[in-house]
Amino acid sequence: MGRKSQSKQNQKKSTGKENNKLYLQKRKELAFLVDRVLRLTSIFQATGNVSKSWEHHLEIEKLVNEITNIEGTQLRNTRTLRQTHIDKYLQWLRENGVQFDGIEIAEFKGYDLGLKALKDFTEGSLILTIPSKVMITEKNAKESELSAFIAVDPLLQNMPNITLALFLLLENNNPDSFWKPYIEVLPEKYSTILYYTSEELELLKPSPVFESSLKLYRSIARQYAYFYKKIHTLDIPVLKKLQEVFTFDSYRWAVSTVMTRQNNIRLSEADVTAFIPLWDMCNHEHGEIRTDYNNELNRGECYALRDFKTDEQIFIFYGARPNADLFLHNGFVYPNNQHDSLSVTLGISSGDPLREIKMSLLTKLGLGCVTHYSLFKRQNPIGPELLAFIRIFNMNQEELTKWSSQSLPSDLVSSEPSSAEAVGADIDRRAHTYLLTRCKLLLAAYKKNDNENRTETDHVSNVKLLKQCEVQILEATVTYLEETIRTLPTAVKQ
Ligand SMILES: C[S@@+](CC[C@H](N)C(=O)[O-])C[C@H]1O[C@@H](n2cnc3c(N)ncnc32)[C@H](O)[C@@H]1O
Repeated sequence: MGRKSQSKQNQKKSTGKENNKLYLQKRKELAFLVDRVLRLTSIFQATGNVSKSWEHHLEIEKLVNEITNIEGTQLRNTRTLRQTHIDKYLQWLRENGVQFDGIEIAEFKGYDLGLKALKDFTEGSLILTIPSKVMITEKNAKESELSAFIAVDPLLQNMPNITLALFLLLENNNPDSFWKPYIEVLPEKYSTILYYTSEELELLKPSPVFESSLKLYRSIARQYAYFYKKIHTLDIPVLKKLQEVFTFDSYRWAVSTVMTRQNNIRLSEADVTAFIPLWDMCNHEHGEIRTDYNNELNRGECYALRDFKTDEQIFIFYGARPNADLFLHNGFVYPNNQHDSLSVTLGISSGDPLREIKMSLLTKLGLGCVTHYSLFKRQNPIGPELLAFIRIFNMNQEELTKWSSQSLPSDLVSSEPSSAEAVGADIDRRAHTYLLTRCKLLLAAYKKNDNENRTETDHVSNVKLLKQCEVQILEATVTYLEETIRTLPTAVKQ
């Protein structure tokens, strides 16, 4: 061996040593940060102190930023532009028996990709059929090398969506994956709150989705830390593979893929969480669920929810979900959402001298543990539970005693004229006036926190849209309450 090549080898050895030292150093720093995330999130779980949730979030986010700085953005660098893979994807779908005549994948402003009609479809006609073999299901995950980890991990045993996320990470890194053409057309990143900065999240105030977002972020940061620890300490072969790909960035990508694209299908008598290729390219619009799983033919079937003309985008209906859910779990807001509602936090204060009797009456109606009530986007925004709460909340001792003597005071949950008469205009006036004041206070809080002057990024416009929808519900509720109070019969002293 010549002197040159020996010195080259020595150089290689010392670079190898350096790299190893760097790697161990990185691992040590990450292990420290991961422990801190676990500790911080468990303190919060134990105290559940909502008033401190924002400070907690900022601390968690700071740790997560330190973690991602060390880990780097591995995943994004390895994923290429999804559009470049569409042709190969369509070929793979055809080869595996997916039927989608007269349909192509296209870009639509505000939706990213979607399905485009290349011919007219009439309402009820079959648009897509997707054989089960192209789907990625929790069953595939359980039958894969991940099974050894699932067998010892209680979280994976109970949460199929997380199992699917880890399985997706493995398949994303598997060059021979059967689903490679599908995975290559998945988005590189998502509009879920896991991609929001804290400045963007803060814009959600005073929406109830602000707290839900912090909770979701906290829970994903905790899951990341939990799995990081397991992946680096347990001796299971598949975890060696996960060590190479598991970072906060890749985990939020996998979790967001699951959140925005998962479907539940009924496979041999059991509900199974799954990715359904092509079906999951459909964007949402209002309508009816016209998608189903055909157990005889072992395939998913998607029927047109209305007529679609040539060149139009083909939509499906994701289900009756309020915008808060769509925002949090799907990363978008649907302005004309007929199933929208706004959650308001209401409860009997611990200082209320009538708390005990009010709570026992609420418990009789099954509302003892309810802390959030919905205002609905419809002509009468007040549901039976909220109606009962505001009535009970505003009763005096005498009224509470009277209503508590009934075994099931069902009139309290009803706005039918006979029930309203039984409850009496006096109680209803106080109840509706109380709610009116609450709604006006909430509206004032939205005005104070309006984000008019913020630079319009996709995240900011989603937040603005969500809050606009919430304000509309509140304004409609105020109008409804004012009208209800105005038309209540004049109170008769009993
Ligand atoms: C199942 S995927 C649909 C395909 C997706 N557009 C894509 O490019 O892969 C669901 C995602 O599509 C987007 N989306 C679906 N319906 C939408 C709508 N009505 N408005 C805006 N975005 C929508 C959201 O980003 C959502 O997370």
